[in-house]
Amino acid sequence: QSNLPREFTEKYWISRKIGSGVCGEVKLAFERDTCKKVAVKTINKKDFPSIGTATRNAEREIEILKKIDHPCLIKTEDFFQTDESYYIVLELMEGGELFDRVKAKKQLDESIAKLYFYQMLLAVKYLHSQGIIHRDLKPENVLLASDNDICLIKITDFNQSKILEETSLMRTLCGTPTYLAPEVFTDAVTVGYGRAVDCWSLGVLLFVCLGGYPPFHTEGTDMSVREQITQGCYRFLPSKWDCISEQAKNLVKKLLVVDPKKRLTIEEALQHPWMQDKQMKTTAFKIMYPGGQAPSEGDTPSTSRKRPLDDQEQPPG
Ligand SMILES: N=C(N)N/N=C1\CCCc2cc(NC(=O)c3cc4cccc([N+](=O)[O-])c4[nH]3)ccc21
Repeated sequence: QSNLPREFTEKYWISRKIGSGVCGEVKLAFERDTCKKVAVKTINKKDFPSIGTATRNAEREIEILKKIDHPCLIKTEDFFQTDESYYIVLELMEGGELFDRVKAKKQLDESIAKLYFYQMLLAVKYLHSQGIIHRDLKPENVLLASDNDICLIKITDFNQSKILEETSLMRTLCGTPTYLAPEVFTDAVTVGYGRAVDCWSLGVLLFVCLGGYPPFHTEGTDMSVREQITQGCYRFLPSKWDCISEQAKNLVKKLLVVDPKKRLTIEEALQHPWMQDKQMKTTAFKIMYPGGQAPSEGDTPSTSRKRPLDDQEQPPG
């Protein structure tokens, strides 16, 4: 702690380690003036992919952390940095990582998994509406606000995330294609499915929450994990999945689709029968907007490519 910035230690009293993230650690801290409990995530600058991009990557992530504003996305309260590290002050998420909760419970009750998954869908829908792709959605990056089963979840760690910007291809396709080669058009059809990677990861996350084990793994098969993924080869082990509804399995199946064009979008997942659960949504909105200040349904534009919502159809909440 010796090298902590002075203005940081003047404002906060650092206590014990509460999470041991792969890159850096999370500590409990108290804001001296208010005695408010906070979490402090230390990110070692040397942990970023390569020195050259390190600071740019870190600055991009910090730009994202400052810009995002959704009840199910981590909120940062303060920033400090030294030559070697960033210190990010965050709201405390006393339930810890979803990874540890699933491990402790073996499998989540279907109703709890649905409540958490609904919040994840809304959080990722918001990210996509801001042109941000997370690209590293996993149980370690989903935090729980408390030890209760019914609780708010927040997605974190935007280290791998990507901000969608206007591309030269977009500008090219707007111009007159007099001299444009055919492959520019044929290659262009796959562009814009970057968001679909988050839908796949959400499918894996849902599988792990419901089944208690990952769909693509090393033991019990001679296929590499890479082959299992590229062939979409996974099993619903009867011992784990017999007690789970067909609708839940159906949603997993429609997210773990190898072809990104055929994979469910966030909007379509929100429309899936398993998500049409008024009681769950009421509970979700109560924990997401405790003051009751829920935004109107239509405030986040739909981001899926397949079918633009016709005007009378409201995007799902
Ligand atoms: N790697 C990167 N470039 N960006 N990562 C980031 C971006 C900054 C926010 C961020 C926060 C976390 N994690 C927590 O906050 C957290 C974990 C945890 C475990 C137990 C209890 C509590 N708690 O009681 O609070 C916990 N809070 C992990 C990664 C990142």
